[in-house]
Amino acid sequence: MVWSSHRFRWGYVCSNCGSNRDTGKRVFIVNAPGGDVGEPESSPACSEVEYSMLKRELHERNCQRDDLVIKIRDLTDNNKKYKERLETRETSKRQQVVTKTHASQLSDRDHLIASLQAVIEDQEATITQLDRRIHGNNTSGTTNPSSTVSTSYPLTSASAHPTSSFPSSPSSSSPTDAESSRTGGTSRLVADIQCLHDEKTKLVSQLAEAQAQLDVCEAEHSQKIAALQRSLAEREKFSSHHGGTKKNIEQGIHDTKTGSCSTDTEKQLEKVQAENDRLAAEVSSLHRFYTRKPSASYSFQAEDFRKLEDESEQLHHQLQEAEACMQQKEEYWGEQEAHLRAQLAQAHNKMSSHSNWQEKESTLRAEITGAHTEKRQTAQQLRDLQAKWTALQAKDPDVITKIIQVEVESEGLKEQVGELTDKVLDWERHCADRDKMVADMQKQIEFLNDKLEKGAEERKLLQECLTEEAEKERNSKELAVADVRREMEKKMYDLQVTNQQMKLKLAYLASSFDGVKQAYILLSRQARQFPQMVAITLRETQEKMLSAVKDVGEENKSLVRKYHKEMKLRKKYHNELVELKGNIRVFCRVRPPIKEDGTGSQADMVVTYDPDDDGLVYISNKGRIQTFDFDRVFSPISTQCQVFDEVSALVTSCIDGFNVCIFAYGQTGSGKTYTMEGPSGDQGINQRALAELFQETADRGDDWHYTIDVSVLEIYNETIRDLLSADNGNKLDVKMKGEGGFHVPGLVTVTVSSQRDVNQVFAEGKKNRATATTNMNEHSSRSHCLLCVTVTGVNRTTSTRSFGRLNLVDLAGSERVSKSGADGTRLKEAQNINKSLSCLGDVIHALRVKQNHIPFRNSKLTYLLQDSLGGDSKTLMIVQVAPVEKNVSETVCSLTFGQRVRSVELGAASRKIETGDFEKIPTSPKGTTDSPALKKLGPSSPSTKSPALQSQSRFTPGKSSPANRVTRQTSRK
Ligand SMILES: Nc1ncnc2c1ncn2[C@@H]1O[C@H](COP(=O)(O)OP(=O)(O)OP(=O)(O)O)[C@@H](O)[C@H]1O
Repeated sequence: MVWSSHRFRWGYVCSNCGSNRDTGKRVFIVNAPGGDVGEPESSPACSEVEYSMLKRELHERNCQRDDLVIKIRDLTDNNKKYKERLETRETSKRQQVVTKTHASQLSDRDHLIASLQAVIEDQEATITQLDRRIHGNNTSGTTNPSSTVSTSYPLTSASAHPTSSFPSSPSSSSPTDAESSRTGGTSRLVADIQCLHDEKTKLVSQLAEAQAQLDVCEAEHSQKIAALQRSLAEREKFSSHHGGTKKNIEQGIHDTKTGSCSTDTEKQLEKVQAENDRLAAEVSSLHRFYTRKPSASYSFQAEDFRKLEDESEQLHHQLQEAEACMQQKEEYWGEQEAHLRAQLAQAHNKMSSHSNWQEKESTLRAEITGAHTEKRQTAQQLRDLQAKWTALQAKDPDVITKIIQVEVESEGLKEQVGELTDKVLDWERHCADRDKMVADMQKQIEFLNDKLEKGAEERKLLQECLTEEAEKERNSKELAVADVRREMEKKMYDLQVTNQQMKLKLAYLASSFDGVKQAYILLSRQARQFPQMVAITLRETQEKMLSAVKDVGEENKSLVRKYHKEMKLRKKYHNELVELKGNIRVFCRVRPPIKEDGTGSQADMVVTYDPDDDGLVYISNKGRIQTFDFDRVFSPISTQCQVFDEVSALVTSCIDGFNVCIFAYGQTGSGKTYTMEGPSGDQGINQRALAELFQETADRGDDWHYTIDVSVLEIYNETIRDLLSADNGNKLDVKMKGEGGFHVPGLVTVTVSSQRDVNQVFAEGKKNRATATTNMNEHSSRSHCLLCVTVTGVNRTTSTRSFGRLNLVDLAGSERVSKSGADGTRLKEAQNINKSLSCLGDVIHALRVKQNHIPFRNSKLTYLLQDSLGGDSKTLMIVQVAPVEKNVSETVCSLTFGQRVRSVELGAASRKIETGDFEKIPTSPKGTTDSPALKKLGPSSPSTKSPALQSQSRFTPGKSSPANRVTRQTSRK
């Protein structure tokens, strides 16, 4: 029997009856060779029945298997869903943990803000009390401070103990000590304000510490979250099949951090942080406000306190707003927590449904086992049938023949049986495959079950871990809360202590305030009286000052009077001393600026004077002030008259028989000629001296008969020229007389008796000088001009004779050759001038240092002036200077030379008096001379005077001794 002719196909059959209907279940269908589905067309009845039964069973089992496969698939899906829910649950758990962390942070912040608020409220209360007390005291004004002030008070808020001693109230001091009490009260007030500042600083530092603690808590939370993440990652590695778990957990954590809820939380935290920062800023501004320098004024302090109160009010409002905001956030988080709890409950439900599924699975497993059993039974039945068939063949071989016949007859049936056999074999193979598949499925189910168990264990572990973490978290939170509570309690205690101190301070401040107020009232009263006092004091002071100024003015005037008197006295004594010593007196005359001085910086004035001392002159030389001291200094405003007043006594002394020499020294253009001769309308010393001599001799005419003779000569290029001689080529020389003294042989001497005579003589001299030169001005600058006046007096009673000589010398310009830039004739002139002037300097130097040999003979000038410079004569030098910058160096040279000359001591001058038996001169009417007309004497001859006269008169130019004088009328007269 061959079953190879059976064929199989897949189709859709009814699971209950095996009919080929569209039931939606895919089953294995055995097709008949004819293509119809159903019973075999030709088979033995038993076999066919069995076969159909087997086929039906097979169909049923296929259906069951398919159902099982579908169920397994559903279970797998459910398992996946469960895992996903489990992960979601875990994520929500973590979210809850994070939420709790945030909640704890928020509660910490709340605690912090509450503590801050408490601190600020304490401060506000303190300030309000202070302000109220100050206001109250200000309005009452008469509160006895001793009734409110405690005698014990802490000096410092931070370090001092509340029981430390404090200085007693100023009100306890006696009223006489009001001023010191006020000062002490003010200083204590300042000290108290300083204490307040210190407390504020401390509070700010406490706030900073609390902020630091908060930061530490946040850091710890971050670390814990990171540790949780790490443990989750490890578990993720461990259970790689939960690929989505880690992802979901991380996603959950990420969502917690960055999700909408987390973002809200972060935003809220940021807001709280910002609020906190703002509060810190306000506290610091409050601190700055406190640390501002306190004003001494009470009203200013009260204003500060009011400002502080306003700011505290604002802070209070802001804190309330922050609290309301935090309340809202707490409500929101409560809702979130309830939502998560609901999700957790759902997950629990699903877990219980999962256990139902497990029961179903076990039922299915039992069914599968039953199906296997049935399969084995069916196989057994098949084997039995085959055995029966074999037995049947052995029992009846005809049957076999019949069968063979039948087979032959129905070859188709055989083929069909073969096909069926094949089909059965295929079906068995297929069954084996199915069994194998079922076994695989079972393995897979077992594997999945293992996984489920592992997942459950992991979940349990995770839950335990989470619980542990939450426990730890709760413990740490409780510890932190306990720490913060302890800290807050400590702060509270400190604040209470501070409050107590503040109260004490306030009490003390109140008492201080009374003292300050009393002081203020006193000061106000004094301030009101101050203008009157100031006015009275000012009036008194003005009166005193006026009287003092008046006294000082009077005293000053008397001092000035005394000073001038003293100055006159000093001058007198000085003159006497000078006379005694025989010093050469030196005057200085500064001419006014003239157009030749030019303009610009060169014309700047360099000469200044001392208003109190007419003997000092200052020269500004290259930025340096040089001082020169003279017997008298004439400024540019000094007149010819003033100058002559100073020299008139000297001039008239020649009437008494003294030799007098006045010479002007200075650079060209410094005013020598102006001083000695003067312009026509403002005569100089020469004219005035002769006029004075005429006046004086006339005044003495009753007792004395005087004769005045004059000679005029010049020294030009070391040549003496007689300016009263018509002979210009007549060169004179100085000769020493045998009996001593000097004379100029051939010098014309003219006796003058009136101003008119003098004018004539001077005119002639000028004329002769002008005819000798082409340029009068230049010539005059380069020659020394001498006017020699001899006054001879005879006493009408005693016949005593006096011989006085007055030499008036206008020296040549003293400027240096190098500066003048002269050459040729000019150079020779300049050299000669320089020679004579330097010889004059040498003589002066020799006289100063009192040398034995005085080099008079080195120049005509010094030789001629030997009597005036070397012995018993009165000598005056007038140093002429220009006042401008241009001439400053020459001015300094001239003044230095004058200083040197001033120190020369010639010895006391002596009068030239000659006593003897002379012919008496008849008395003549006053103001007249015995020579009514100008008498020009001839060239002088060696003196024929008596020995006595000769011994006293050494210099005899224009000898006029009556004894040997040859009087003649001038040709011009
Ligand atoms: N005190 C004075 N008041 C007014 N003018 C003055 C005075 N002194 C000098 N002068 C004027 O200064 C100019 C020069 O004076 P002065 O000729 O006398 O100088 P000097 O020294 O004699 O010169 P030189 O050496 O060339 O003779 C003249 O024009 C003169 O008028």
